Amino acid sequence: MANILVTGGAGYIGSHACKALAKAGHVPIAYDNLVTGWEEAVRFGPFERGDLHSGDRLDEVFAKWQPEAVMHFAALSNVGEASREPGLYWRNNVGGSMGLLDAMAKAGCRRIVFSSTCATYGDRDGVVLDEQAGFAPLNAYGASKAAVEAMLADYGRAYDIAHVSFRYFNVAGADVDGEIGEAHDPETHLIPLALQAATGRRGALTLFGTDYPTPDGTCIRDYVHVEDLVAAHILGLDHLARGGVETAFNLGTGRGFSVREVVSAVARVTGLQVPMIEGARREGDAVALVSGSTLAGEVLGWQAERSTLDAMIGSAFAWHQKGTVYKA
Ligand SMILES: NC(=O)c1ccc[n+]([C@@H]2O[C@H](COP(=O)([O-])OP(=O)(O)OC[C@H]3O[C@@H](n4cnc5c(N)ncnc54)[C@H](O)[C@@H]3O)[C@@H](O)[C@H]2O)c1
Ligand SMILES: O=c1ccn([C@@H]2O[C@H](COP(=O)(O)OP(=O)(O)O[C@H]3O[C@H](CO)[C@H](O)[C@H](O)[C@H]3O)[C@@H](O)[C@H]2O)c(=O)[nH]1
Repeated sequence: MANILVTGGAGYIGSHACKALAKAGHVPIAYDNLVTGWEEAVRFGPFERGDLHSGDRLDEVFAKWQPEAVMHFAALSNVGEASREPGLYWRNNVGGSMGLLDAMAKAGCRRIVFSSTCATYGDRDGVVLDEQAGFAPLNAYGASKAAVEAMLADYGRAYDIAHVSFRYFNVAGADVDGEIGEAHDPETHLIPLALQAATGRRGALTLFGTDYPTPDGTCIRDYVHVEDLVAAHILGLDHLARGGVETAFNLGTGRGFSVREVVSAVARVTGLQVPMIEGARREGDAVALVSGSTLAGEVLGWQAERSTLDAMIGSAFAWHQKGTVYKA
């Protein structure tokens, strides 16, 4: 049983990580400034409100809880916004991570699991997206995550901080118990938006580009269930504890679905029509992002057990049916 500091613990993925950590016998301490998160999502351990940029607040929290490791989810992660306002992303994601690593170095905390992204790879037609593919981000969001991976290597060497970066593909779904889920406001992700359109909570879903060089003209993504994703993080902590040498892992299923395929699956799983209109491409979007790696399986023993479209959409739908508003 260990204290684990979870930055972004009030957010979508961070709150699921807190639940998984508590189930595994750890104490997850959520550190979050609530810029996009919800205090009501912090249910599985203590909440420490604070910003990554506040060194004093971080020092206080490290001194109070003496965490054995950090899971670092706190970031801004909206591709469209990152293309319009790159400074926000460099400041918050890169500057914020530097503040966190400085505080870790000061406190002698020596392990960190970091939320990276497949957006670091960019559009790489014909290149297998495994951990060796190299970075070519198309937007400031992907660039900010690639920069933090480089920062982790430098801080790791200087302060003996063991680190692992998980490069997520598209995360979807909700807690199987329906206790927590994705509740972004405004929402930008495809599956929750399609669910809101299907249930009349918003107007028609806009397909961002229907002229891409893919079989049906829409972008292809690799969707992974949030429960599978956070399970990998627990394995990542074990990997660090036993001195594992690998520092980056893709987390995806290796199977891609187009936007139209996802929307059809939402209609099938919910039994509802998804009203949609065809729109322009969204700036910063890659044509296709599908993992080409099995490293997490080989090294960590990780399997994406729940990551079918049906399970992801079904759990997200159950959560959406509850109203998607947190109640303490
Ligand atoms: N959702 C996905 O498909 C996806 C894919 C790849 C990577 N990621 C990464 O996973 C992580 C979590 O994503 P999410 O979907 O849960 O997002 P989220 O917005 O729900 O959660 C992020 C949390 O971080 C907090 N935060 C942001 N900046 C902060 C700061 N400066 N100080 C303190 N707290 C701060 C927010 O309030 C929020 O609670 C992010 O790092 C994101 O880049 C997500
Ligand atoms: O209203 C919408 C919303 C999305 N899409 C499309 O659906 C696909 C998935 O879009 P999301 O916004 O759900 O997810 P992204 O692929 O943009 O981004 C996700 O994956 C990225 C990596 O590609 C980042 O890591 C990011 O944090 C994470 O949200 C994209 O082709 C997008 O253009 C639409 O057509 N209409």
